[in-house]
Amino acid sequence: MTTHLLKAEIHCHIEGAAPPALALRQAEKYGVDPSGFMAGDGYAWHDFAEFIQAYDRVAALFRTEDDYALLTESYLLDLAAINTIYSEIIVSPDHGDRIGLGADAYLAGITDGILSAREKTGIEARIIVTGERHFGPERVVAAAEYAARSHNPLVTGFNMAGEERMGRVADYARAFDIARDAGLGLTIHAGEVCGAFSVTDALDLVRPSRIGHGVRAIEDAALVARLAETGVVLEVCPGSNIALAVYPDFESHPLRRLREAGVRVCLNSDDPPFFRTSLSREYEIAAGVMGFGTAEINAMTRTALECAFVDEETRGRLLARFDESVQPAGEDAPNLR
Ligand SMILES: Nc1ncnc2[nH]cnc12
Ligand SMILES: [Zn+2]
Repeated sequence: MTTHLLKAEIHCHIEGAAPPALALRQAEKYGVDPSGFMAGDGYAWHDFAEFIQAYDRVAALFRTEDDYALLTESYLLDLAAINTIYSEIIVSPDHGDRIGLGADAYLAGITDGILSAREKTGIEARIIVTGERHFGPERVVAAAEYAARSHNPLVTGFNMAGEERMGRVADYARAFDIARDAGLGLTIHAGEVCGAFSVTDALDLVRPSRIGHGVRAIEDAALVARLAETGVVLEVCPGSNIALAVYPDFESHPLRRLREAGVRVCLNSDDPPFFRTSLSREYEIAAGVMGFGTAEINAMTRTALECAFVDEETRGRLLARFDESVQPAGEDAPNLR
């Protein structure tokens, strides 16, 4: 049982966290026919390309600052209810622009949601601005420029998500130069749909401290050794990888092999309702199906806090709270404060 463990997550896309019931209400509110991206009580897609399309269509159901505030607050309240103390939310100003809301109002709504969830529960959260690879290099550069000039103290990182098979990392490297120069933390989706070469490109050209997914690095032993040596963290999302058929089942997922090779890893939910998962399910699967013990799971949570895109004072506070909750090995008393 992992219910009582303190948790942290550094890889979840805000629109990807929209529960289907909320998406249906939004569709009704804006007179949108949901049949193209919903089936029964869930989202409908069959492969990665269709998932990305469904994601963009669900994103287009959130059209006001209040829509985004509600979505963000309710996701964070759910996380806090399962003892999550820290969350990084991946947001795409392009999605705000595409529905005519505008990036500023989009970010303002998400910020409001974070602040009110923090007020109610104490959960700490930060925003990672992302460019969407399938919108093309110019839009990704524009997202980086937007993040770089944002004076929002909650915006602390830059990412690139979307269709990994579009172009090569080199086409997008300038966006990361802009974000790096602005002092933002860097992470990039790589080694999810594409193989180990994509992770190597990301390390060489982006020089990130973290990689989104990165699990297909397992296909290249020298790359695994490089990850272990450099301490680059993989934001692993096992439920997403199984739902998207990157691996056929949890038994063949490389999380354990990566960890045993010394790669720093942590657990994340990515787009939970799209993959019929949740952060609590990811923790439960790590324990029950993948066979990780409590100390190993706590070590992954600690890794998420160690590499979080936060100032050192906040990191110290989060780590102190986390460490206090962890019982010495061998004791099985509840470790909730
Ligand atoms: N798993 C994923 N991979 C790439 N882009 C995404 N955007 C939302 N979820 C994603
Ligand atoms: Zn992702």
